[in-house]
Amino acid sequence: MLYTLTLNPSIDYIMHINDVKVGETNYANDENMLPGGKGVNVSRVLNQLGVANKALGFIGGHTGRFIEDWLKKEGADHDFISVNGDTRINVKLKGEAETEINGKGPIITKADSEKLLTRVRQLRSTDTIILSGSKSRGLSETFYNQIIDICTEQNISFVIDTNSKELLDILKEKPFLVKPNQAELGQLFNQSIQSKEEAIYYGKKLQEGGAENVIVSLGGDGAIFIDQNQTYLADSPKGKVVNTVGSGDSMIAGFMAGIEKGLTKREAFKLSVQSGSATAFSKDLATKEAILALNNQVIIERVENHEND
Ligand SMILES: Nc1ncnc2c1ncn2[C@@H]1O[C@H](COP(=O)(O)OP(=O)(O)OP(=O)(O)O)[C@@H](O)[C@H]1O
Ligand SMILES: O=P(O)(O)OC[C@@]1(O)O[C@H](CO)[C@@H](O)[C@@H]1O
Repeated sequence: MLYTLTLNPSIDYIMHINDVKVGETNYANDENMLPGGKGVNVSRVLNQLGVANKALGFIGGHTGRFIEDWLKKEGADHDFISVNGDTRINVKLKGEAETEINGKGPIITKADSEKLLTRVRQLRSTDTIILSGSKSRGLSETFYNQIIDICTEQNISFVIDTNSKELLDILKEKPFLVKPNQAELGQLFNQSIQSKEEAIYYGKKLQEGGAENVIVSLGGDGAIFIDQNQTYLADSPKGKVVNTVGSGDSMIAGFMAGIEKGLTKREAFKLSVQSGSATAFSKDLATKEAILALNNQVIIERVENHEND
């Protein structure tokens, strides 16, 4: 069974606006409110793809109820820990450029963080947990490490999507998948990555450091997949970009859905790119239909075979 963990979920308040003028009253052309937070997004896309999963994390107040109600309506399973304080609202301004203002979210007490660790201890060695997004206030800096220690002790497979440097340290615990985007990969190695060759070079370092599978997402330029044996490259399908929020999370969902369904890694990577782009072309996260509609538009090219390295 797959689990997602979102320590700091959100309502994503998406406002479409031509031009934001700082210091003035601006009016949106269109707006919508969606449940958000990286793990919540992964869960919703897994659900679209028909893969059983449960969303874990901390949720609070009327904003938290909005997320729970939405997931319930969609039939997405969840088991959040209720906390005092309101789940945050993240404002996403979609204009010429995309500007995001993410809230802080509630402060998590020691008692609630213990409840979550207890919940993770109940997972089994056949389970995989997808750890995504920033940590809430009140949690220790090493909270992900504490969860990963439980995973290691209990032989639970984990995926981690965090942009902090702690990722380099976590590699030795052998995450099943890591998915930095181009900028995040550069930040990990204090480099500015300018080409696919450079992205492959640094992506391989994550694989060599311990990650079983590495996807480097390159926005509109596609993505790279690296494991011990192969390096694959995919171009992004072409389409009208509506809202890229959650496209990286959709990629994780697509890859993990493919693995759960017994696809090859090459096919799972293809589904990952389809899922990311289908979300970029949608107002909300991608639906199954939108993902499958891109089936003929993603070509996977094998750029390296390192079986004999
Ligand atoms: N302009 C685009 N055109 C087509 N596909 C896109 C575009 N932007 C993003 N995508 C799709 O989404 C995937 C993830 O994009 P990106 O590299 O921006 O990830 P990310 O930064 O983790 O995303 P986010 O943080 O917005 O969820 C890409 O690999 C691609 O499949
Ligand atoms: O503040 P974090 O946890 O890093 O990111 C939160 C967030 O920006 O990530 C998702 C998109 O990936 C959004 O749904 C959400 O608002």
